[in-house]
Amino acid sequence: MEISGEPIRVEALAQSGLSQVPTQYIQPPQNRPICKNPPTTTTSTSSSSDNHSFLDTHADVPVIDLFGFDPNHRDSVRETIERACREWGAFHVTNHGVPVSLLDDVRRVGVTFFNQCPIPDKLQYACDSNSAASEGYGTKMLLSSDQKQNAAAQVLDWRDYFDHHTLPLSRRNPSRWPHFPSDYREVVQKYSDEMKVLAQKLLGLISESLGLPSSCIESAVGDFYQNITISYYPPCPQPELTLGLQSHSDFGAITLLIQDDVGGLQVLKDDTKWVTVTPLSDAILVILADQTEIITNGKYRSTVHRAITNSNHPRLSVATFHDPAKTVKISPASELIHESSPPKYREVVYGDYVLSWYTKGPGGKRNIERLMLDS
Ligand SMILES: O=C(O)CCC(=O)C(=O)O
Ligand SMILES: [Fe+2]
Repeated sequence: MEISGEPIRVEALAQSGLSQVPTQYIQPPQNRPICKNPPTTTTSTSSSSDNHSFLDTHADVPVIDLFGFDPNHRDSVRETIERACREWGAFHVTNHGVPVSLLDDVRRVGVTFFNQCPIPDKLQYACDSNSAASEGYGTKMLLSSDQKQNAAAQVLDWRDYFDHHTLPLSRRNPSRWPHFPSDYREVVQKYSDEMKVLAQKLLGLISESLGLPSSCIESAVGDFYQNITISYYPPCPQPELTLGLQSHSDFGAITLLIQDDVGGLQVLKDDTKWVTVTPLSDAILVILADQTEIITNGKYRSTVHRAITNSNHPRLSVATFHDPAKTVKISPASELIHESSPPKYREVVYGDYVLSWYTKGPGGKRNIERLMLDS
């Protein structure tokens, strides 16, 4: 759906007052948000597709108090992290050392830009819709011919976003980011720096929780390539048919996410249950991504997640992705490989992994599944 080469932003559709979403936004039945409780006889499936999954309204991701990384609490925090990584691959952290006022500032500048800047003004920052992960204001990227063969990938997300290239500093050019509100660029830069430090500390704890040296995962990833994506989900007239963001795992190493109080993020637990993440304004959600799964040789798995929509309130989230450079080769950490624990994943050049993700489309975890040696 395009006007003169520029894809229509979801916000423009929402503002047009339509009562039914255009067909391109309608998910196939098996991918639609689930409003039902568990079936009485649950047949567990090892498949990560959305089939056979149900909504678990009682569960929620763990909340872990980091005690400001106080060394006196390190042993117990490490144990809690180990369990959260093993059982969930996603967890909230509090007392993380990032000022809560900065989390509020990022939400404020994001919501101000999306709510108060007219679409034509936003379009001055339009990303290149022909190139994957280009910086700027966008909506779902154009599909490659390969992706078009994948039915789920043909469906558009009910989402607009602004993607910022923030690290390494050579990629950071705040003049390409919104000039409104006036402190937008300053806030996003500060936030980027704080997220980098937090990601490093968390990868240290996660490495230790597997008995690895603190630096293990971070050195395998190398200098972070960090992107910050502010996602904006306008109210949707038919939330039962659509997804704000389709089911996927993030392809980098670790994602740090904050959201507003509307809610809509769901994580897939044990390949079968969708669990809605309760928004916590002072917490940061940690999401393990695919490269961490490879480096830990599958001891910790990346988490499949998605965003649902609602008909009343626009929703905002801010995801900060920490990825390897495209040239970095990722493979299971040698410390975790023994005769009784052979490598479960093929080595991959990170750039090739990303290319395949963008070519084939997300689709749950099918990208990482292609690297598994026993699949
Ligand atoms: O909006 C959300 O809560 C999820 C965003 C997300 O998963 C992503 O940008 O990769
Ligand atoms: Fe994600």
